[in-house]
Amino acid sequence: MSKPHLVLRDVHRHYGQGDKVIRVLEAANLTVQSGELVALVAPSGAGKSTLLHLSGLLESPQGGEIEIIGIPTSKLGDRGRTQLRRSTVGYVYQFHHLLPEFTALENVSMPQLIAGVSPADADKRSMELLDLLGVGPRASHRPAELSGGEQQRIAIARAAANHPKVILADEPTGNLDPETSDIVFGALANLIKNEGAAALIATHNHDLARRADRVVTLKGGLVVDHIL
Ligand SMILES: Nc1ncnc2c1ncn2[C@@H]1O[C@H](COP(=O)(O)OP(=O)(O)OP(=O)(O)O)[C@@H](O)[C@H]1O
Repeated sequence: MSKPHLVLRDVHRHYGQGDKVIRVLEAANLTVQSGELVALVAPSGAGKSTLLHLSGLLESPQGGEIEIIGIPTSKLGDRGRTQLRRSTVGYVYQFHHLLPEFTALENVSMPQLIAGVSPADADKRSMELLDLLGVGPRASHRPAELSGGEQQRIAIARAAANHPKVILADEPTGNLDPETSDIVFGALANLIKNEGAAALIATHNHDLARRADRVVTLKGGLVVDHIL
């Protein structure tokens, strides 16, 4: 059986010191398999962004282990973490952060070119992703010429460009109306299945969360299964 793409084992994360300490995660455990979409639903301040940042190696826990594609990360230095993050993790934010002066296609090709992919191969991969996400006909448009839902689907394509094993999304539809949210979430779910990535998606939208393979929440510093 293939190894899970993302594993958090007894992860601790707190902020501050002394009587001002905020214990966000205490012995948190989570496993996300290849092709599995896990929705993370929890109240504001519960630690959703913290969990995503830790999973994406943007922050380090004070205790526990985070494994990406079976590689333990607690003993990696900054360089090793950055390399592993760049080669295995794709991040989608609430706001797309697309580069305004570049077309949709160029925005998706950019991370591939930085990773050393040839321009022809990068454009081919970008077009495949844009088609998969239903925005192929918008490839030559700049972000300002696209709707919010289209911009977000381009951002998802960009996050998936370098074949990430783990896709992390922090409120990816938080800025969109319900109908557009539905389209964007569906496109993201389709992409995750197609690419066989492991996905952890924080969302306040329970209707969307129900479409995930599994829903989890944060309680008392633990990750627990959640029935909506
Ligand atoms: N760098 C930091 N320094 C101190 N406290 C922090 C830091 N980052 C997060 N926190 C605190 O940790 C807790 C969890 O924050 P986090 O942003 O992970 O929550 P969240 O569930 O994503 O919230 P929201 O839904 O509002 O974005 C909060 O109480 C927050 O104030």
